[in-house]
Amino acid sequence: MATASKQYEELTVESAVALARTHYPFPEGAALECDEIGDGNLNYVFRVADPESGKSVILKQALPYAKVVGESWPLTLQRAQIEADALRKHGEFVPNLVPTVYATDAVLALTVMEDLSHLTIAREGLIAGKAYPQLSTDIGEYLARTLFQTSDFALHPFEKKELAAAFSNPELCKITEDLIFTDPFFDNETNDFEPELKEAVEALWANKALQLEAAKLKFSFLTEAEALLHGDLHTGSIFASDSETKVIDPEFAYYGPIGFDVGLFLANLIFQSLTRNGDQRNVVNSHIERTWETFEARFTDLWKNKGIEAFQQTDGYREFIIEKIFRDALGFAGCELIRRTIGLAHVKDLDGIEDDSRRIELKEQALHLGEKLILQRAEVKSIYEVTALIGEAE
Ligand SMILES: Nc1ncnc2c1ncn2[C@@H]1O[C@H](COP(=O)(O)OP(=O)(O)O)[C@@H](O)[C@H]1O
Ligand SMILES: CSC[C@H]1O[C@H](OP(=O)(O)O)[C@H](O)[C@@H]1O
Repeated sequence: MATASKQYEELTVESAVALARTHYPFPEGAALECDEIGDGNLNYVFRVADPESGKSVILKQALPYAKVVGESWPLTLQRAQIEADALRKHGEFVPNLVPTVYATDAVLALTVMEDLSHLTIAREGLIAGKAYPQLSTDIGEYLARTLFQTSDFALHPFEKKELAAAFSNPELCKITEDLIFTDPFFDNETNDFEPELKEAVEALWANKALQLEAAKLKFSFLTEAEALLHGDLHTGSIFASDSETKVIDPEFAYYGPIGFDVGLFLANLIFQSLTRNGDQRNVVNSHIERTWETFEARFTDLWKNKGIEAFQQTDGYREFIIEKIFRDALGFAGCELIRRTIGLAHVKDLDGIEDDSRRIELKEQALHLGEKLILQRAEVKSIYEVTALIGEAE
């Protein structure tokens, strides 16, 4: 007699509670409460809590399509496993900066993980004016440790290539290849922008030099398997408080160019910086500068103390690599600034500005800054020149 095999089904509040009891040690008979709290573009997120004991857990489930678009955009369920595996792999190097994964279920495309609801999503907090004093030091550490430790500078080439194969993530990479590196540079139907931006956008589409540099950056993303990236490191993928930082949502993880994670984070800080003035802007600009300073210092330290590369001591090699990462990061930051302004997926930092003329003005600044970072990435010599460029964007 054939036994019925388990099949994928979308979770409901009821089935989430039942699964939470199986995968998490709630007190027996606890009266569990459950809400779907997902606000991202792709997945369901259920929070299951026992008010009496104060215990709680998160169940994240991938849908067989992109939630933001609907069933017309099918998407692999495999991304749930990639995300859980990336959280665990990165957790080996920065256990304090990622949530603990308690369990996974490949058939249900489910990850059961630590509830971080005592923290706030950094994008929301920054928009509300929070300073998050630890944010850039923690993310600089996260970037250096996760990226160095999964690269050829730290791993035996067999282990690195095994990991690169395990984290092959073609469908999610294709989204990035389209939405970050292609569609915003052409008159594509996925783009989404206010009519007031038409002139600026048409100028961008007509800029041949920009297209060539975007093509080069896309080629880097397609071909340079340098380290296990988070793959979508924006401020909406970071939980924070004054003393704690946790990076979530690495479902776009794959082996790619190190500068991509660095650049995406910097770009999302740049959006926030553009919305602020005076001392408030300086708070964010200090985060931009400290992210790079911390990344560079920790990467250097790891290079010297954990590096296995035969050319590790060769004069100028470390400087060459760090300079490449910096240059790539600026280019990728430029692409993120452009795509989050006129592409399919926007950021609340700008879209949330109700005053139309102010919003359009800041979006134009974001576009110009994005173009500058892409075109001038070889000439910009330090992170302080980047923060200076933000001031010049006005
Ligand atoms: N570990 C967690 N603890 C608490 N809330 C979470 C956790 N993971 C996700 N969330 C909530 O769910 C939202 C969407 O999660 P996210 O992983 O970004 O989903 P998506 O992949 O759809 O973008 C987050 O903005 C956050 O509010
Ligand atoms: C159709 S996916 C669009 C966009 O959404 C992802 O972000 P998130 O899951 O964090 O909301 C990613 O940035 C994709 O480019």
